[in-house]
Amino acid sequence: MADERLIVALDFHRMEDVRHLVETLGDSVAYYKVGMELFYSVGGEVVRWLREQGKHVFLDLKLHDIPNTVAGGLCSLMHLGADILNVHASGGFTMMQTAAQKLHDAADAAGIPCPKLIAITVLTSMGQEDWSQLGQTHTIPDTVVRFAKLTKQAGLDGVVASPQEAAMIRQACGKDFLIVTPGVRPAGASVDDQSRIATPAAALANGATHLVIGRPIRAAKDPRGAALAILKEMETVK
Ligand SMILES: O=c1ccn([C@@H]2O[C@H](COP(=O)(O)O)[C@@H](O)[C@H]2O)c(=O)[nH]1
Repeated sequence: MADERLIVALDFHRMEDVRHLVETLGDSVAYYKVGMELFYSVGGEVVRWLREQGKHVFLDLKLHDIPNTVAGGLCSLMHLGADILNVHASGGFTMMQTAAQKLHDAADAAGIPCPKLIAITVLTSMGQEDWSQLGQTHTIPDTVVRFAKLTKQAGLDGVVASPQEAAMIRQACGKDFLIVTPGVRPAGASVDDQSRIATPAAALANGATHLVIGRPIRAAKDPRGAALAILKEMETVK
């Protein structure tokens, strides 16, 4: 059975590219991430198609607006059947709490399972220079942990964070909290626009529950071979 801790990012804008990669990866990958590029291009069709293929879906649309608008947006997305939805923690405690409550109420009323709701802490592309330019006075790791605790208090299921912060989050938020980490790069792979990265094994050893990996698989000459090598490295950390 495929290791459901690996989530492959489908950052395409055409369904035919999605179909090709999912068929190429076959049974080796069970979980996919649909982000803005794909969703804005093809809409909810891709989530339904992935579910029909028996795949899990993290719908990564990073909602960030006033509480009522985010809650309404999530309740609309809920009907697509994704396993995980997300918001930005920087939208604040009230936004997150309202979103979580309304999503649960809507799922109960519709009689469908409630998707997990997680929050972006600080984007993994954010480095110290960008961070300082925003006028931030606390460090990135301190802010990530603060946002993670707030996310938990607001009733959400977990966070998106860098694998470098996973150990601190795990310590602060306990064992049942989802820690989904993009910014994962096998040793020697191109860093691209990511800043706070770690290898697959290090991310899991730090306490990540799921690794989001896009370009190291998608842009590889042999995507299936790249995925299998990552999965082999992941097997070393259970
Ligand atoms: O903080 C974040 C939040 C989301 N992402 C998304 O993850 C993937 C990473 O793709 P790579 O090609 O492996 O860099 C991408 O879809 C981002 O939108 C993130 O990187 N960081």
